[in-house]
Amino acid sequence: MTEQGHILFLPGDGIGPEVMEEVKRVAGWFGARGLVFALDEDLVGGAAYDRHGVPLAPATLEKATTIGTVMFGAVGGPAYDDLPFEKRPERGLLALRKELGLFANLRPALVFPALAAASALKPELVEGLDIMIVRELTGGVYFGEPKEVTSLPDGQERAVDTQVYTTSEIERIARVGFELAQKRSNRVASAEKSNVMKSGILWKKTVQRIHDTEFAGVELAHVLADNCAMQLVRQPKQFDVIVTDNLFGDILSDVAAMLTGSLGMLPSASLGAPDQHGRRKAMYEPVHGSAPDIAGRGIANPLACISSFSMLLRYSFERGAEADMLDRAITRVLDEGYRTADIMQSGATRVSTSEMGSRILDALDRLAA
Ligand SMILES: NC(=O)C1=CN([C@@H]2O[C@H](COP(=O)(O)OP(=O)(O)OC[C@H]3O[C@@H](n4cnc5c(N)ncnc54)[C@H](O)[C@@H]3O)[C@@H](O)[C@H]2O)C=CC1
Ligand SMILES: CC(C)CC(=O)C(=O)O
Ligand SMILES: [Mg+2]
Repeated sequence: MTEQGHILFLPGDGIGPEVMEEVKRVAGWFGARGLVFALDEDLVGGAAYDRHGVPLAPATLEKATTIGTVMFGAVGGPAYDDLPFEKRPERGLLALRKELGLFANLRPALVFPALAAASALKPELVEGLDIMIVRELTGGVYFGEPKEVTSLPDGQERAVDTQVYTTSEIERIARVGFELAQKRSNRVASAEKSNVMKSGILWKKTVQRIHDTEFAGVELAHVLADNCAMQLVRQPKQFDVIVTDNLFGDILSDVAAMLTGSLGMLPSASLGAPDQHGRRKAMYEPVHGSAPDIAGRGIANPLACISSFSMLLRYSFERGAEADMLDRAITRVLDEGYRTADIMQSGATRVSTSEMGSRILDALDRLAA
């Protein structure tokens, strides 16, 4: 059977491998029906450190670069918290993002009708919510130099992280936001801190210029990032696309996650720039981390990771029909009342990670019949 593409699975640590197992079953389901991918797998994060002494082995990075499409689980955990900074599992993830040039992180926050009551907010505030957070992913304070801790003569330590953005980094992420808004409801909110940060002033000015010169038909609002966090909780449906930097995007997307009911529901796609053939490197990962507090118990919600696979089908392989089908399977399973512990509601049926995977496969069977 002809392979339609090649995917590298990097399950990582904690609940990463648990939720990825369910994605592999979904990939197998599509494979049995003709959508066959060549599949590779490797270690990343703490698992890679245990084997190789580094969170991302050079051979793994090479594989990710050559294959170009990565399904990532999650990394990190208390066992690795005291490692030297560069050996920490999270550095493996950051290196992948940087080395693959994945500057655009799309984090949709969608409230499924069946889960409106599982949100931390009142159902009427979140019913029908559909936000797309567009987070800049390879610049800003997570990567800026200097990034160091030095010792001061008085015995104190001094830690420095550098928030830095260039015009072109802001321009390209702004374009991603505006282009997405044109396919949605034509509204962009750009979040920064132009009241206190130089990088915020450049961000606001650049986004405004890209708007005025290339996307004048899109409605643009500038919002201070702290106010944006507050507005997301106060009146989330005022937003459609939110474009923001690396740090603010990290925080705002965790806030948005709770609007949807659980961090276990939020997928993401991290995309690079298209090459001359229009192909872009990409990595798909749930927004959540390795959840050490529940790891190993088989209770993690695999839906964020499964939804990330749906984004992979859509964005890397132009398989919109199959992605739609998978999204419908998720909606159906939730409508039928199946819930992992994090989204459990009274009257619903509580299921484990693998049972949730089985329910998704069953819904796919019924949708395909
Ligand atoms: N992309 C990644 O690999 C990320 C890794 N991390 C790392 O993960 C470790 C834990 O970080 P935390 O701050 O605790 O964030 P976390 O996202 O791992 O967990 C936060 C809370 O959400 C719950 N949760 C997360 N995903 C869930 C799921 N699929 N189903 C059910 N409940 C879920 C957890 O049980 C926990 O109570 C740290 O080492 C951190 O650096 C954190 C965020 C992203
Ligand atoms: C490097 C990650 C652990 C940062 C993060 O929380 C995220 O990207 O969501
Ligand atoms: Mg985060």
